Amino acid sequence: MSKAAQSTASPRAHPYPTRSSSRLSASKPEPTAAPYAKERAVAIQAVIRASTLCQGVFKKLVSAETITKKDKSPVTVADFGAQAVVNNLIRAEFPEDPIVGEEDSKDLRENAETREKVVELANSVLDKPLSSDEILEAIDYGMYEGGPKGRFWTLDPIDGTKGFLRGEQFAVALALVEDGEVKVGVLGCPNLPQKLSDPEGPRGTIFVAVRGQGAFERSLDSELETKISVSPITNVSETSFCESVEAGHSSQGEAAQIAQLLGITRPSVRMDSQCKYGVLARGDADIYLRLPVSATYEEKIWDHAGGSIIIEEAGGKVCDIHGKPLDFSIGRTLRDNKGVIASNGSIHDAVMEAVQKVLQKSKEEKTV
Ligand SMILES: Nc1ncnc2c1ncn2[C@@H]1O[C@H](COP(=O)(O)O)[C@@H](OP(=O)(O)O)[C@H]1O
Ligand SMILES: [Mg+2]
Repeated sequence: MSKAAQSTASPRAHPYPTRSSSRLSASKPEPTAAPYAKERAVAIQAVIRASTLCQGVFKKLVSAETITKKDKSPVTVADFGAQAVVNNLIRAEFPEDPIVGEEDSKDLRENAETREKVVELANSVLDKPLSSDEILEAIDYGMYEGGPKGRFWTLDPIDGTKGFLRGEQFAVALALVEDGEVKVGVLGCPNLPQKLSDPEGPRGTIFVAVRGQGAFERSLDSELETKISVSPITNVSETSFCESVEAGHSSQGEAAQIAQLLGITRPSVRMDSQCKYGVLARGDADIYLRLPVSATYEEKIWDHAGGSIIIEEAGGKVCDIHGKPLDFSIGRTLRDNKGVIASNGSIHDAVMEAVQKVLQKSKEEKTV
C-alpha cells in the first residue's frame, strides 16, 4: 500500500446545504447553491437507500448457511429492488430525466415469487409504498438508450454481482451524464472498509463527485464528508495497482507483465466492482488496470460513469487502453473504447507506455 494509503484527509464540511434527515424532498436548492447541488443531494439519498436495501440482503446472504454460492436469487432480488428504488426517487425529483439502468423487468414479470420479494424489499426503504405494477414500471424506467444530447442518469443497482455473492465487494453506482459528459457520480460501497489498512474496522462508504467541485467520501449514516484525493506518489515502482477479481473481466496475466515492466513489487489489490475507483480516488491504490480479455466485449456506461468522475475529481486520470477518453455519449456501451486504465495522474504516462508495450507483445504473440 502506498504512503498515501495511510494518510487521511481531515474531515471538512462540504459546500452544499445538508439535510437534517435522510427524507427526500422536492424542495428547490438554495439560490446560492453550487451547480448540481440538488442532483448531488438526491443522488446521495437514492444511493443510500439502495445501499441500505442491498446491505440487508448481503448480510443475510453472508450469514445464511442455507444459501449456496450457486443460488443467485439474493443478488437478483437486491438488484431489481435497488433499481426500482433509485429510479423511483430520481424520477420523482427529476421527471424530465431518463435513466439508463442495467436491469429490465422482463424476468421479474415471469416470476411471481421473486417479484413479491422485490416489492417487499423496495418498499422497506421507500417512504411511500409502491404496488407491484409500479415497481415493475420503475425498473423499466431504466431502458433509455443514452446518447450525445441532453441529460440522463445511468445506474448499476449492484455492480460486482459476483463479489456480492462471494460476500466481498459490490457497489451501487449512479451518475448524471449531460451532453455526453459525466457531471455527477455517486458510488455506494456498503461492504468497503472505511480504511483499507484496517479491514476489521467500520465498513460502508459513499464516494461523491460533481464536475469541477472535487471528490468526497462519507459513511452511509453520517453527513460529514471528507475531501479525498489520489495518492501523490511519483515513483511508479512503489505503487500498487488494482484489478478485477474475475479473470474473465480483465487480463490478470497482462496486468502482471505491466507491473513487472514498471518494477512494481506490491501484490495487486483484487477487488470487484467500482469500489476500485473509490479506493484509487482516496489514495489507497495508485493504478487501476482493466485489460480486455474478449476482443468483442463492450464496456457498459453504468460500470464506469460514476467511478470515472470520482477519480478525475480526486485529481487522477482515466482513459482506455489506447489513451482515449471514455466516451459516454454513444449509447448504453463504451463501444468506441477498449478497457480502462486509471491512475493518480502523475504516473499515467509511464503506465500507458508499459500498457502499450505489453499489449503490443500479446498481439504479436497471438498472430504468430
Ligand atoms: N468480459 C467482460 N469484460 C469486462 N467486463 C465484463 C465482462 N463481462 C461482464 N463484465 C462486467 O464487469 C462488471 C464487474 O466488474 P468487476 O470485474 O470490476 O467487478 C460486471 O458488472 P455487474 O456485476 O454489474 O454485472 C459486468 O458488467
Ligand atoms: Mg456492473
